Amino acid sequence: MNIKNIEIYEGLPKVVVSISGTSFADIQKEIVQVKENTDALDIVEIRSDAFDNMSRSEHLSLVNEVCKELSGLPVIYTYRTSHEGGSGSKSYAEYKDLLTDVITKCDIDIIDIEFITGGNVISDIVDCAAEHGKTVLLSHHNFKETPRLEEMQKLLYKMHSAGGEILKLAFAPNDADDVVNMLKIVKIGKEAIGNKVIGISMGESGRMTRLAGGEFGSCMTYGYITKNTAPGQVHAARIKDALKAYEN
Ligand SMILES: O=C1C[C@@](O)(C(=O)O)C[C@@H](O)[C@@H]1O
Repeated sequence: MNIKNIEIYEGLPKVVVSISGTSFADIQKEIVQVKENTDALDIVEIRSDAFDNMSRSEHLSLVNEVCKELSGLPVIYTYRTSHEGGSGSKSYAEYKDLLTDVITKCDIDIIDIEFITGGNVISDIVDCAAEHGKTVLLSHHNFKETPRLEEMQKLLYKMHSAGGEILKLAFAPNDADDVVNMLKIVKIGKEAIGNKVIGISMGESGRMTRLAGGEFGSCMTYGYITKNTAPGQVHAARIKDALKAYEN
């Protein structure tokens, strides 16, 4: 899948950095940082839960401003709810309303939809994204623990059947086995459905999934330029550097 000249499923995993400022001024600064560090990243994620207190029209125009300023880069739109480690507090109905508004009115490329938290509204959002040519990234996070391997496998297949083009699992590991299982589930996913999976073990002990996950089939890895949006993230330039070891 090619988005803005980036082959998402081929070669090294693509480095995603988040824009997570809470104000227009903060986000302007982040845009400058992204522009100055384009060698260290491939994709930008807008973490819109950070500016949840803006009006809808300010929200949509800020998203479009980022898309315009960074028009050469694929843009993922993410509204991360408090159920999955973010600061968003919208109800299911409000979540659906926001995401469908963004899909229909903004120039984003990929929409991150929370598979579990989205509940029964996700199929409507998935259909809306398909209608408007946006790529669906279904995600699920747990900041406390990593489910058993069989559970993760079932979850991944359900996410795939629900219309996820890219599937992301981000779980906190409690021991080294959890990290190994995360790499295993990425490999299982790759064998079953291709390089469409992103597997992240959050926290310091899971860092290797961010650096070496591509060897097992992770198609993207999340890092930071200005400030991290999850535990265990590594600076994007350091990720790019580490990935050189896997270049053919
Ligand atoms: O889902 C993810 C992954 C992430 O939680 C991480 O662990 O790097 C960071 C988030 O910004 C992003 O939406």
